[in-house]
Formats: sequence, structure tokens, C-alpha cells
Amino acid sequence: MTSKFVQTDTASQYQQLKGPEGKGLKRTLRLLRLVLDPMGYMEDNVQRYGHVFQIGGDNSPPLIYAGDPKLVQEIFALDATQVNTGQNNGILRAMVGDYSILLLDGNAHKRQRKLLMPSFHGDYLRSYRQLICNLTREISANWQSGQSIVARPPMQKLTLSIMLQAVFGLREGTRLSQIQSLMSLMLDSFAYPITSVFLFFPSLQKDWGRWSPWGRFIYWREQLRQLIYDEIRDRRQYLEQAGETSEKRTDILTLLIQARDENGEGMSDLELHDELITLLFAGHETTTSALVWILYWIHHLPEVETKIRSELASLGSSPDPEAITQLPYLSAVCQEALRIYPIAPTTFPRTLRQSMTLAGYSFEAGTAVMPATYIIHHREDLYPESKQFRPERFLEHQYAPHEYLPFGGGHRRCLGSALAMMELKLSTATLLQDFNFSLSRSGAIRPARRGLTMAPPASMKIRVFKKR
Ligand code: HEM
Repeated sequence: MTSKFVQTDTASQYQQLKGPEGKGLKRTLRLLRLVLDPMGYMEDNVQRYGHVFQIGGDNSPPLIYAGDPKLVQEIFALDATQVNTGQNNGILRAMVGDYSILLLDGNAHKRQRKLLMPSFHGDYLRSYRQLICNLTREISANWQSGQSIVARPPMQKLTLSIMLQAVFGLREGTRLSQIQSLMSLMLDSFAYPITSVFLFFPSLQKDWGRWSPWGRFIYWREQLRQLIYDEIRDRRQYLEQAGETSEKRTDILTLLIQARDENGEGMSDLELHDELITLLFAGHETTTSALVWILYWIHHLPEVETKIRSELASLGSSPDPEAITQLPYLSAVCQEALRIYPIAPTTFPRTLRQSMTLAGYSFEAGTAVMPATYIIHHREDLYPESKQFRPERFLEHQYAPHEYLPFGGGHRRCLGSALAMMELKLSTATLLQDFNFSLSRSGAIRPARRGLTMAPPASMKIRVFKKR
């Protein structure tokens, strides 16, 4: 493919950016490969074209996979006046709605981010610590010693409960369990690589009634929408009636209802609905997959289990959650799990609003540039023996934001990264305190497509043994 998008760096070497070619059926097959095996797709293209390559660029605007840290650094430095990001996330609209932060750009995005951000900081996050440990114990309370379980469903139930109680501040009740089961049904619609194809091919998104796959998804989505509106209405009423005398609630729904922008404006019900759904979707699928990977790695590699258990033991029999979150090896295990198989193999693509040169590459306006997380995470110059799971690399070296990017970066960086890391550490530690585990099958496993993310295979099983 001849490209207008050229690298103009060292000694005026004039290297054209290349990438896979082909239209029609070839293009569809390429997209299918990208959906079903994005990591293999990226590895093949890196071998053929190098760490930075492009797709499209003839009839469609080019999309650049950026596996060069310097280029990623410059992409992350771009702000909303220079790039549009939300406009590329239309694929998520069916899930999250028009007002979701994921779909917004410019000032609208800035405003939503400002309103959402405080809910994910410091004191508020700290108030969820004990809740996370308690919910982990609740989920595992009925496990029988020697029982073999499919790992994902209980982890999904756990992260969903954390989100519903932390994000919505929902307590036990019918609405909680209804939302819980609808969310699971909707997400399970895209649980397998082949069913995930619905998300990537809009032509398949046809509502032919409740017995068709897409029709069923829409039906569940409408039910969920109603439940969320009911919760928003009840919470507004409660806060109005209780006024100053209300107990200080720290859940994110309450904080969002009370949040005001610089003009003193709060969020409308529509905005609240779309942001809550966004947080639920963005926040619990991703964390579930990460948690299952962590359990896998700890029990796939005996030396990792030995080290992590001895670090935990150093805190005594009932460790303080704060101390758990500070443990270096536990943190490194979580970081390494997100490095080797990032849940999102790339960040969101950013479309350049004007022509520009970044890290020596010249791009025309309209080009989409996309930090390729998986490619960066497997560069041998940054991560020697990158296919090996070696948490120590995070103890020996501090990686820059453009070298380690499981949560993306710049002005679109994941809002929930601190909450996610806290959940991963506290849930893992709590499970290891109460149980020993072994994998039901000892071989290596590869990530599989699950909706928009990459996850451990849905069938992965673990055997649980009660410690006390
Ligand atoms: C292990 C868990 C998670 C992973 C791997 C993850 C990953 C990501 C990634 C890669 C992005 C795109 C960033 C970019 O393009 O630069 C993102 C965005 C986002 N994430 Fe997460 N995420 C996780 C958990 C969470 C949680 C727990 C929440 C909230 C409760 C959350 C909320 C969001 C939101 C709201 C955005 C959009 C930010 C924006 O567009 O400004 N995520 N996440």
C-alpha cells in the first residue's frame, strides 16, 4: 500500500508507513481476524511492517497502530482541541447511550470528566476498601473444599456487586438483584468470540424480536434502563427530603447527583443514566477478566504463589486493607497480569483534527492514531523475555506512562484505574487468605475475545480448598 503518511525522522530517511492491504472480502476477513485474534493480528503485522503500521488509508481514513513509545508519548500529550476520540467509539453506543463520557469529545467530554473525577479519588476510594473485602468473603462463603468451579462467574458476580454497591450505593433488595441479573445476561450475550462479532458488524444488529440475539439484547437493555431511572428518581427524592440531615453517603450516584459544573449545573437524568451504565460496563467486565488472570498466573507458576503468600503472611492473620494495598509483590503481580495480556489490547483511537508531525511521523488531518498497548507491552527492549510472566520487572524498574499503558493515557486515561487496582489487590489477598487454589488444567492459556475486551477463556476452572 502506498501511503501519504510518512516518517521523516533520522537523516531524512523517508520511510513509508505500510500495513495490510486489500478491499472487499479481504478487508472483511482482516476485520474478522482482528475481532477473533487481535494479538496474533498485531504480532503478524509487527513482523511484516514494524512497530508502527497502518490499516485503511485508501478509501477510508487511515488508522495507525502505534507501537513506538515515543509516538505514544506524543499521542498522550494531545488534548481535546487536537484530537477527537469519542466519535470513534460509536460501537459502544448501543450499550452506553449518547451521553456517555466514552462517546463525548471537546468541552462536553471535559465537563463530564470533571464531574466524574472526584468520585474516584482518595477518601472516597478508601471508603470502599472494607466493602470489597466483605463482598469477596460473601461470594466465596459457600465454596466447598475440593470443589472445582468455573472461575469467571463468581468473579463477575463479585466485581458487579462492588460496582453496584460502590457506584450506586445499592443495598440488598429486589432492584439490586434485578440489575445484577440483567447486566450479567447482557454481557453474556457477547461472552464468546463468535457472539462478540455482533458488536463489530453493525449490519448484524437487527432487532427481529426477543428471540433474535440482538432483539434480546435490546429488550434487556430497556428493562435495565427503566430500573436505573427508578433508582435515580428515588435517590433524588431521598436526598431532597433528607437534606442536610441525611447520613453522609459516599456512593458515586449520590456524588454525581450532587456534583455541579462551573456554571452551577448538575447532570440531567439522561446524563446520569448514561454515565452510570458506562461505569458499570467499563468497570466490571474489565476488572473481572483481570482478577481471573491474576488467579491463573498465581496458580500456574508455583514460585509466584510462594512469594505472594509469604508477603501476605508478613501482615499477620487479619491484615489491614490499607497495608494490603501497599504490598509491593502483590502490586507487581497485578501490574504484570495487565501487561502480559492487557484487557484492552489498544487504547481508544484518536482522530487528528489537524495535520501534524508526531515523533517524526507526519500525519494528515483525519488520521486516527491508536496506542497499541499489546505491542508496546511486548517490546523486548522494554520488557526482555516479554512472553514470560515476571512480576519482578515492576520491582526493578519504574515504567513511564507511554511504556506501560493498561489503562490508556492522556486526557482519556481510564477514570477507574485506582479503583480497579484496589479491587484487584484486596480481592486477590482476601481469596488467598481464606483458600488454597489449584488450576483444574495445568497448561498455558491464551486470551479470548469477550465483547470489546480480551479475557481468559470462559471455561477456565479452579479447584478451591478451604484454609480454615
Ligand atoms: C482492570 C480494569 C480496567 C481496565 C484494564 C481499564 C482500561 C481502560 C482503557 C484502556 C481505557 C481507554 C483509555 C484511553 O483510550 O486512553 C479506559 C477508559 C475508561 N475507563 Fe477503564 N479500565 C478498567 C477499569 C475501570 C473501572 C473500574 C472504571 C469505573 C468504575 C472504568 C471507567 C472508565 C471510563 C469512564 C473510561 C473513559 C474515560 C474517558 O473517555 O475520558 N474503568 N479504561
